[in-house]
Amino acid sequence: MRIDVITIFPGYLAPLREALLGRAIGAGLVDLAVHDLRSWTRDVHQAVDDSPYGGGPGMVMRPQVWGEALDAVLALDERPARIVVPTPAGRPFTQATAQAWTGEERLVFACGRYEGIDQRVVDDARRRDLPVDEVSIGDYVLVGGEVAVLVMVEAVVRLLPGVLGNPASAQQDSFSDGLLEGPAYTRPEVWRGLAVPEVLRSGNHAKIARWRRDRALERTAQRRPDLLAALPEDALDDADRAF
Ligand SMILES: Nc1cc(-c2cccs2)n[nH]1
Repeated sequence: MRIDVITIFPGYLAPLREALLGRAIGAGLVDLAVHDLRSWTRDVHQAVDDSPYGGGPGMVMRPQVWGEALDAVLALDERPARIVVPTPAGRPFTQATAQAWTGEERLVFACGRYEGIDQRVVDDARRRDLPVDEVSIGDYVLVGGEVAVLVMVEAVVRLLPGVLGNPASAQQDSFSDGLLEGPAYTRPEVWRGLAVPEVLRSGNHAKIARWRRDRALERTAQRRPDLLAALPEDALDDADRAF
């Protein structure tokens, strides 16, 4: 997978070259290219935004600069790309989104200000039949899209084959079965007087699986009843319902 990020703060994306993601890049599982939006400005001030039509606070990012930047970056590689624009006004980015994007050959992230990029940039891309997703990583407002890109790239790349040491852990993620993950424990057996739940040391794998499923159901019911309500009909078996 090739990932391109267009931003006025290239340094913000440096963490993508650390740790797990850095190793994925090193292993050739991911190609990452970060581009400075100002490279496509033509004025001495390298202006990337301007006042909003209709008035109001803040600045909006200029269509000319973004249009030239996206065209140039898309032209760098012939692989078909999905353009992703982080925005608080976007569709929710979820584990399902991350899973779906693992099938993309290329993702091009456009990092804007929270007042937004001139809407005609997205409209122009869509009318050229380029896939464009405007996505939100949560119901809170950031200053720019860079942090959202760090979140989304990590969520997607960790799912790519060969990135995680143990592929099973991606399968057992929270959300992968629609439930939150339950509590986890490791040594020592007792820590500050708190013992690891007995069942986890029983070696009885059926009982352990049941206990873990019950803890996941319990936590999901307590913290995210919306997820429980959204489960498909056949997701819960009789033992689950008994819980
Ligand atoms: N979910 C979300 C996205 C954002 C921003 C994207 C671009 C600028 S601010 N805030 N919150």
